[in-house]
Amino acid sequence: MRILRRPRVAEPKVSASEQELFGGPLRYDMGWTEHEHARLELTLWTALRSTPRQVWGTLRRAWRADRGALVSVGFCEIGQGIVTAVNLLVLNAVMHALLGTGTPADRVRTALPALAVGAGAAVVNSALASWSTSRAGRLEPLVERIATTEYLDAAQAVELEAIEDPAFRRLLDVAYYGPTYARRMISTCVAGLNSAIGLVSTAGILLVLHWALIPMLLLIVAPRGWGAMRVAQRRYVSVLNWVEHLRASRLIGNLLTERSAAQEVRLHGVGPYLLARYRDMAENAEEEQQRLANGKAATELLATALSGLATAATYAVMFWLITGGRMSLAVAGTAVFAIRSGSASLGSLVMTVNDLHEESLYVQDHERFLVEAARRAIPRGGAAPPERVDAIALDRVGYRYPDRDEPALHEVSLTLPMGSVTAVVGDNGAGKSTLVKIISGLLVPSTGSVSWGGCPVTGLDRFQLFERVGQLTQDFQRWPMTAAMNIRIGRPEHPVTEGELDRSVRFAGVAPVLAKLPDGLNTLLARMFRGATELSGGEWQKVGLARSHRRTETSVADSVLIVDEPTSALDPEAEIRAFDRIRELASPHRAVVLVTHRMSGVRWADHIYVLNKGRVVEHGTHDELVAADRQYASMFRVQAAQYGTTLPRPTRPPATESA
Ligand SMILES: Nc1ncnc2c1ncn2[C@@H]1O[C@H](COP(=O)(O)OP(=O)(O)OP(=O)(O)O)[C@@H](O)[C@H]1O
Repeated sequence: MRILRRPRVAEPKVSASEQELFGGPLRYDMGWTEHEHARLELTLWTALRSTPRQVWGTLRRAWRADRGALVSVGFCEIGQGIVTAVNLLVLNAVMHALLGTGTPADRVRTALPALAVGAGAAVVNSALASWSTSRAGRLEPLVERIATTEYLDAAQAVELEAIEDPAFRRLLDVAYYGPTYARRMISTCVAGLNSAIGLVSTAGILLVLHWALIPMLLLIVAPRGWGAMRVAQRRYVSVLNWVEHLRASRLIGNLLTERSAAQEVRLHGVGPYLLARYRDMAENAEEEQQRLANGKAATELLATALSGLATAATYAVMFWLITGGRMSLAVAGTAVFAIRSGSASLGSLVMTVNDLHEESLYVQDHERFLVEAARRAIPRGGAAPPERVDAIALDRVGYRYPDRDEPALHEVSLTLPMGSVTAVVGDNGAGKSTLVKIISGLLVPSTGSVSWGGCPVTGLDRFQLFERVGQLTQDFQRWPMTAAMNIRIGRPEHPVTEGELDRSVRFAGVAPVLAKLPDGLNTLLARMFRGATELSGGEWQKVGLARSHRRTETSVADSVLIVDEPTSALDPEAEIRAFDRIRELASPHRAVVLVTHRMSGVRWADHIYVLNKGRVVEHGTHDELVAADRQYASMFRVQAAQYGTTLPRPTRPPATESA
């Protein structure tokens, strides 16, 4: 009875090693895992109900991509179905001729016209099949390209808040597979259409031959259909279980060979330890495989046995009809062929319905994503920010992340005058990064307002505002492209003239880095590619500074440059030079915001704001804040002590709360 039941994914047997290393089975928490069990949930009824909708969706997408190609595919598939019917009629005519009266030569002669039609039908069938393959081959990449472009376009246009929202990220993740599955749905639909038309034309011919053959066809194909679906599900369970173990052992394999783990693997003796765990997991997976293979074999055996019984019953009925004179031998011979081709069509139809069901789930997610992304897109339109502004001002700005109860920023007010450097300091989690995302326009404040030269940003075009913002963060993007492109990408659309990048290179002190690269500016900076080179963290930061220079140099209107921990990987000398460079970037038409834990770089800022738990607790110049002897002075003193610089000891403990 167990094999009659729908297979389910049970909790896999977890080996002692998996338990020890991962605390249980290793499962991904990604968007696509939502559909892992889709095939198992499919019943014949749900498949029948949902298939027309899925086919309709595929047709719509294909129609949008290339209607001519779609019409050709439909024409070819219907044509092939008609050829199948013609073939059966030909077979029937040939049987009648061969089993008729007269000499063998006469009988063959009588069969010749039908055989000629059969040969012609075979030629037509081949031509239709190739034309269908060619047209479907045109549709598939087109549909995939359209869906991928829609996906990427929608993804790059959503608010940063959406990207940081875990629910949206899951949708983004699962919708990534939509275009591939939309492409696959074309070939699945063509295969399904082919099988369905083949089945219908076979049934039509059987009906013409003898009505009793129709229930017989059903009797044979029903267990076949059930068996095909069940075997597919069992195979799927087997793959799912196997994948869980495979994932764990692959992870171990990667850890043992990865560059980042290489030192600990050797020094701490992690290698032999993990290898022993790998062996244990592999043995466990092999046992599991054996068990699943046995289950699959039993289902296949049952399905074939049921179908065999039905076939035997059909032949018995045919024998009874023939001996009773109710069916001719020729009709019986044709029926045997028709039943065989009909059940083959049904088998492949079941497989395609299974595929279609799973594929459509990803495509539906893709469609859901497009709707959700449009809802969360950065709004277009609004006024252009004024060309010249005296300052950028934040007025009692508050911000709370959607999945947090506590706001990350409370009532923050500050002013960033053009031509000045404003430093923002504070402990970890104080809200500095959130604040710079608000200043750059990437996040929209929950309360309060931001204005450029007195114009509230809510009325301004966000994309034009982004044009006026430059950003250099500690984790800035290291693009796997050439060194030149890594600098140019500061303003990618801006044309580069001969020697123009050299200014940025000189400014950021990248020249000695380039001198070591095999192709200078043309060297690909990505270890994983052949002929490419990887830079050290500090060298990358210099490239980042050159990129910021490029961005600011190509900006004419008043702008803001945000630098967040720009020197964390630099040696002390390079750090001093980098801070000098950053100060230089604050031209009369630019405000620089500096976020850093390095107090040596902060002291030269024109104005300093101290954040604590999302609030501004102090602000002023370095000298004013040291004199105030509160949180800033305490932070400065701690770092100064490391370098032997002295500051007067406080006469009372430093206050951290707002005055
Ligand atoms: N994407 C996010 N989603 C939810 N909460 C966040 C997110 N980013 C930051 N937070 C929370 O907001 C608060 C402020 O974080 P923020 O990153 O702005 O601090 P920070 O001062 O830049 O810290 P650090 O010096 O460690 O970089 C923290 O409590 C943090 O956990």
